[in-house]
Amino acid sequence: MPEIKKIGIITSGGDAPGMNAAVRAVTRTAASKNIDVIGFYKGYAGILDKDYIELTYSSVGGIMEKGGTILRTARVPEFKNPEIRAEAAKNLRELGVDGLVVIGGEGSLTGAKLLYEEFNVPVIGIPASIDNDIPHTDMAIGVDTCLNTAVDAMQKLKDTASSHERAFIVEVMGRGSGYIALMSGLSVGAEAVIIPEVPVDYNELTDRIWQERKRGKINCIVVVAEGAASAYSVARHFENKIGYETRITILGHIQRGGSPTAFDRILASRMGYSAVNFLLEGKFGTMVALEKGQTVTVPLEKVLSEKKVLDPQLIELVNTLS
Ligand SMILES: Nc1ncnc2c1ncn2[C@@H]1O[C@H](COP(=O)(O)OP(=O)(O)OP(=O)(O)O)[C@@H](O)[C@H]1O
Ligand SMILES: O=P(O)(O)OC[C@H]1O[C@](O)(CO)[C@@H](O)[C@@H]1O
Ligand SMILES: [Mg+2]
Repeated sequence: MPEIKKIGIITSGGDAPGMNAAVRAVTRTAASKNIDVIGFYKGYAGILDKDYIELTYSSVGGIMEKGGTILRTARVPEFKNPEIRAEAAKNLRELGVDGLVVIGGEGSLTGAKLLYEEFNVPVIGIPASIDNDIPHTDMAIGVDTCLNTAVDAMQKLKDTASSHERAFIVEVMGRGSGYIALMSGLSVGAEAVIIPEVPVDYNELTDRIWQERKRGKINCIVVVAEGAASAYSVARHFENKIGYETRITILGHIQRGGSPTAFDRILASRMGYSAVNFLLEGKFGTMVALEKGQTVTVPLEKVLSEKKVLDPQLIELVNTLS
């Protein structure tokens, strides 16, 4: 078993509610084993700039319920350059970091995988991205909170939609994945969900909404994932064709903020705790995943060689119920 004396943590990519709970769990688990912990600021930028803070059992008190990330985060495009990654690996060695926990989405985990493969940095990843686009884990940290935020907003839009007999086109996040759109649409009983994974037939869709309107329906919620189309372009297809006056709402970055739900706090705590234990078992170059209710490790190589596919049964379910 490798001896680990100092663990470094970063939060990287888009922030996700629950990242703080993961930072707390890693720190406290490490502290319980007399391992020092440092948190680098702003993802990979903090490693490159040696900009970090020492984290202790007590310094991470009271952060679990906070949205965002106390370590802050960043997108650092230059990390795609191997010479820059070499600098990061050198800095980590100089600082005596013998275990690096990377908390972030699939982009951040790609950076972690390369640090491990190219420079033997002992990394472990924790999946955290509201997009839920990371393969081999049932859930990523932040997804549940994001969905609850989106559903809360849509439920309010449904109220005003009914009062005014209007249609709302609600654009949600998801650059490459329709997960947020599909699951929030399912949760509010949306009339349609437009996602990058499934081509949309606007003639069929507008006709269906028009028929429902004629039968007496008084509201219509259409959820669109940003990666599929913009709400404005969807609205252009709807103009004068669905029997409703239409309004557009882009939920935007409120989906990334807020105090994490109990689910995200628990998931982040479990994953943070497991990350330290897996590092101590020498399971470097892996990601902590939630599989059938258990935290397990999956090699980053395997995680990142695939694209997460939306469950076709869920798509069928939404189509059936809408
Ligand atoms: N191919 C890559 N090689 C090396 N580093 C990468 C690569 N892709 C991303 N990264 C690093 O990870 C950072 C975050 O990636 P990205 O912006 O894709 O977000 P993410 O981690 O996928 O999170 P989210 O999608 O939730 O916003 C990048 O800014 C970069 O520093
Ligand atoms: O505005 P930013 O921080 O670049 O992030 C936007 C992107 O990040 C994500 O929210 C994931 O965190 C994507 O769904 C979205 O496209
Ligand atoms: Mg991503």
